[in-house]
Amino acid sequence: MPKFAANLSMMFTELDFLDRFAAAAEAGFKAVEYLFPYEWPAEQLRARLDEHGLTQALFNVYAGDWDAGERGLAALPGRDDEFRASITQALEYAEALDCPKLHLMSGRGVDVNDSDIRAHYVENVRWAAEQAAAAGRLLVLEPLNAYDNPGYYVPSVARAVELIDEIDRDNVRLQFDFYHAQLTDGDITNLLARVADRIGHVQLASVPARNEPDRGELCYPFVLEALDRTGYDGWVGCEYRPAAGTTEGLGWLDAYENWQGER
Ligand SMILES: O=C(O)C(=O)[C@@H](O)CO
Ligand SMILES: [Mg+2]
Repeated sequence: MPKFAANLSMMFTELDFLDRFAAAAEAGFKAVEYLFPYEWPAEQLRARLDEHGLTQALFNVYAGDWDAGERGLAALPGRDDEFRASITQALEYAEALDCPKLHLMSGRGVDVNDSDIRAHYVENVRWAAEQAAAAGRLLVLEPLNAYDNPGYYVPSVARAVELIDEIDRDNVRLQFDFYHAQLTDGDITNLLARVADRIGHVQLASVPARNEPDRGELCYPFVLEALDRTGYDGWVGCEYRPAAGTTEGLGWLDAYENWQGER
């Protein structure tokens, strides 16, 4: 049975960010993930983790001006200084938070078929991978669906795997978010089996509404059993928008355990 991490960028948003750690622990989570730590000193975040006995499962490398729609720098021409500084910054936070994995976003709005863009992206990710390897960290690359993120440079699992193969670094792996993967590639359990050996991190949400995983077009008890069969034993990030309150929506966890128990 998977180990679930609370995604504090989407869950417990009824509370101020720093108060979400306590709420996640109170709800029984042992790990958290979220988009970006950089607004807060690393020591302050470390203190919240320690105070509540939480593990930091993942966070993202700085991804440009998020509110202006930027979603990463790695594939963008002319942003190399910023890109390299973002890797240094992320690795410093990873050390302080004892976080093993970083989500490295590629960017949007560049031509996915341009060979120069591709060579530059591959070179940037290889550079970042070297820095991350020296610090003992894993980089994960996540395909994002085009409904939410039109023009994203990594728009499908198939494309992510192709790029990961070309990058060819042991510490660069796939972030398999079931929500995106169902929208981009579909055929979800066959897809999962095909790419299992590339996976570095997993996330979930219902499809298509991105709510609790007890609704929508994916049957998660079945899907997570398939995940177990792959041998993945890392955290599964609950990256969903609660439909009507985070705590009120957590019943799916008990129901999931019972569903397993009754089989
Ligand atoms: O949106 C997602 O899915 C994520 O995992 C974020 O890190 C990036 O948008
Ligand atoms: Mg995700």
